[in-house]
Amino acid sequence: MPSVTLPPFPSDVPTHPLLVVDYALIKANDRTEIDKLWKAATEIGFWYLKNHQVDPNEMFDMGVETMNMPTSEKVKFEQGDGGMSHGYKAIGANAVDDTGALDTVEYINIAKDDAFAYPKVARRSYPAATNARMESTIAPFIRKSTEVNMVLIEIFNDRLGLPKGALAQRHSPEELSGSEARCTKTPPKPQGMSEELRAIGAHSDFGSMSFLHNRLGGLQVLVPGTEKWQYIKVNCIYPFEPQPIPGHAICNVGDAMALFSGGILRSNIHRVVTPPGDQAKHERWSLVFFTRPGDSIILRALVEDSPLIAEAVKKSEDPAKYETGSTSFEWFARRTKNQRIKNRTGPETWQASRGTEHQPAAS
Ligand SMILES: O=C(O)CCC(=O)C(=O)O
Ligand SMILES: [Fe+2]
Repeated sequence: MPSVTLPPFPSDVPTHPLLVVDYALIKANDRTEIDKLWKAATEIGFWYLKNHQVDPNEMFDMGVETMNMPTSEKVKFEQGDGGMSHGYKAIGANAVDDTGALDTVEYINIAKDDAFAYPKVARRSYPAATNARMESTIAPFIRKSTEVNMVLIEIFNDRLGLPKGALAQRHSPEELSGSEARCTKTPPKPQGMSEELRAIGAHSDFGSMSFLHNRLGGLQVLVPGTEKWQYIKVNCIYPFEPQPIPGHAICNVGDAMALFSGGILRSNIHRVVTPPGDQAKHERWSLVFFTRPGDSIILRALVEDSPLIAEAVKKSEDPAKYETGSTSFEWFARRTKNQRIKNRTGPETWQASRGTEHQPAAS
């Protein structure tokens, strides 16, 4: 990574506080910590995670090496417009809203299944700089991140009153899934531009659990019960402390867990905008690992398996939304495909990309 000192998150910009969950205590089955995780996952669906032992630095290096390849090379590995997420996404390939405004980021999505199958291809092939890190960097990162996400998913399984392994079986390592690592580069804000840019449009995450490492601000959440977008604080000392607050990653719940749980777990709407203050002058890098259900798993509330979930669906204003009739693969392909600008016919295309987002009026 270029060795520059990044400015801190400005102290005068309002932020939305998140609970800090200690992964080591979660693993030790600490009741108070599990209660804290549950509160975070059901109220805002986002939290900081510390003591997770996942070092993102080499993955950021992989991202830089991949993005430094010539565009002519990178586009050979583009996601395409058919609904596949794995691969390279060029700047401006996605809409950020229903007017068709373009996104400003490029990213590389590497399927867990490809990382584990390498040098065989499970889903698709990748640029040479990505391949060069597949075994040394990407597979170990995905293995560790999967472990963390699955520990959290198991905790939710128990708290939801589901039979042991009900959620684990929907995330089986034996089945292909949409699980993937994503490294995103956002260029600095162009000089002289005053307005805030939307780098990634408002969305809820498509899968089960997202595990995010950030170096600059820019991530915002739509605070439940308000129409207000607020930054999540990211405060790092570059290059030694790549986490939002030193050592802290950000975790959030995605649509699949919101659906399985009948809305008990919250898949909160979020977006990425220009980093605040002086941070806007710098390139922004972020790294996420998304755990998603197996391709064939139907996304629906597990009402037969848990009285708690059955009760939540019964009380919901719109119980039908918990029967999507869609497999994880279909849900994911629909959302990915309808964000692609080439598929846009009008505002309806953006609407067709939507998931379980709360407060859709604010999208
Ligand atoms: O870059 C970030 O901070 C968040 C990215 C994100 O929300 C996503 O890729 O789904
Ligand atoms: Fe996201």
